[in-house]
Amino acid sequence: MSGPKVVLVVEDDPVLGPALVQRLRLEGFRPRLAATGAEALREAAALRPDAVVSDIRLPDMSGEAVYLRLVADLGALPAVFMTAFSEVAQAVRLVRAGARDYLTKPVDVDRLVEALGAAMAESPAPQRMEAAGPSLGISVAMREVEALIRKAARVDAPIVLSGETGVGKEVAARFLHDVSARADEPFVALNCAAIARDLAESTLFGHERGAFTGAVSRQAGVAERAGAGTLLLDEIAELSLDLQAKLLRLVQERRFLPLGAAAERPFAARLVCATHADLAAQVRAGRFREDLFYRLNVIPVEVPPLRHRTEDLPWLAERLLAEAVTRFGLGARHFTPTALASLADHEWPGNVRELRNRIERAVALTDGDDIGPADLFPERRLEGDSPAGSSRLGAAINDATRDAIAEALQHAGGNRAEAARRLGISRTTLWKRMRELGIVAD
Ligand SMILES: Nc1ncnc2c1ncn2[C@@H]1O[C@H](COP(=O)(O)OP(=O)(O)OP(=O)(O)O)[C@@H](O)[C@H]1O
Repeated sequence: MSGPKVVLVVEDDPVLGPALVQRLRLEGFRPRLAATGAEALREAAALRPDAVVSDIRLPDMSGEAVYLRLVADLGALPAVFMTAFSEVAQAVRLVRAGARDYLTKPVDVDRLVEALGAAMAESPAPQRMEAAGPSLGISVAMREVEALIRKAARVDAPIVLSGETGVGKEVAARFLHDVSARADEPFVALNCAAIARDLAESTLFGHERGAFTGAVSRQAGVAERAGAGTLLLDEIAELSLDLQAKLLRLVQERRFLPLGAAAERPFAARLVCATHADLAAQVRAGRFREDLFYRLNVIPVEVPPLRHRTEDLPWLAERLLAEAVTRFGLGARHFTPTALASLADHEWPGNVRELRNRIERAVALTDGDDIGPADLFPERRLEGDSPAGSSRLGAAINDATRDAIAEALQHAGGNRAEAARRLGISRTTLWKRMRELGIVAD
């Protein structure tokens, strides 16, 4: 590729933005300035920049949200962030998500040019043919799931997605469909737990006119409606033993018989099953056919619960916030840094579905533009305590904690393991508390 490299500069400061553009032009780049997150996303879609230099705090959304969206759309992109001292925690998360570097403000422009050059030398060009950005999550666990699904998408073998309710099994199945050669064909999902028992067979395989009382016309089942696309059977463990036998035939022979039909029909779709149950245990208990289990479970994929991949929380939260704001047709909303930090303190029994619900509720009910921890976790407010009272108490506790941590770190010469020992807490707890309180060490 020839010609100057395109650098998208995302900065709303009316002095710094144009100054950076001027300097980058002198350095031989082709810079383009965007003053808001929305403008940056628009420019990026049209320009497909080679690198990004971005402020973390933008008027309409965080630089973090912009970057994660860019990575999702364009693939890995060399990026350097400029951040105020208090936002270093966010910047560190970004570096973990693939950004190259961050500089604290006031920005030394020489260092910025140097960091940008290094970032671009390390990752010469974003991968444009295939968006390589993460789709399911940025945690190591979800990147592995994603890589496994991409591989599985290349072959037609049956796949079983397992995981707790709301972890994103259906989202993973759709992703498999979208990256497979069947992407232009239908994607059909059926929740086996939600169909009435006496309609289950016809819902799956369809029926001919007059097949049973009330069958006034021919009806295609999901096996037919999925065509040459992907059929997701969710909650597969809920299927009756009788239907399991018929499903086995569909998997083995790739044929099925609609109710009342004289001849079988070919099954052309790819079958994906999902379950929150332990299928092997269901087999042992005699509730799931062993032969079907082995036929289906060719590629098992376990989607981990959200509490085991807390790195995904801010990434998912920003995505879900952007979606909710668009869906509700509202103006920009931002999470406060404490709101993002507070996500890791929850167990998420309802997984991503619960995160989505909490964010949607917060977006709908919060008056201002900022979403704080109490908007996400209204139940955490002390009962009977006025919000002002509880926040004063909270602030006092936070101040005392901040002082104790600072003192311990100072005595330990900045060594976190030693500081944690002095405080009588684990290193993980210390790290979590430092992140929540915005304490920056080193
Ligand atoms: N990676 C993701 N990105 C965005 N949204 C997600 C992601 N994963 C899950 N969700 C959202 O979380 C909710 C639950 O996801 P999904 O229905 O795929 O979970 P599930 O594991 O199939 O749940 P169940 O076991 O109840 O069928 C949905 O609203 C979905 O859009």
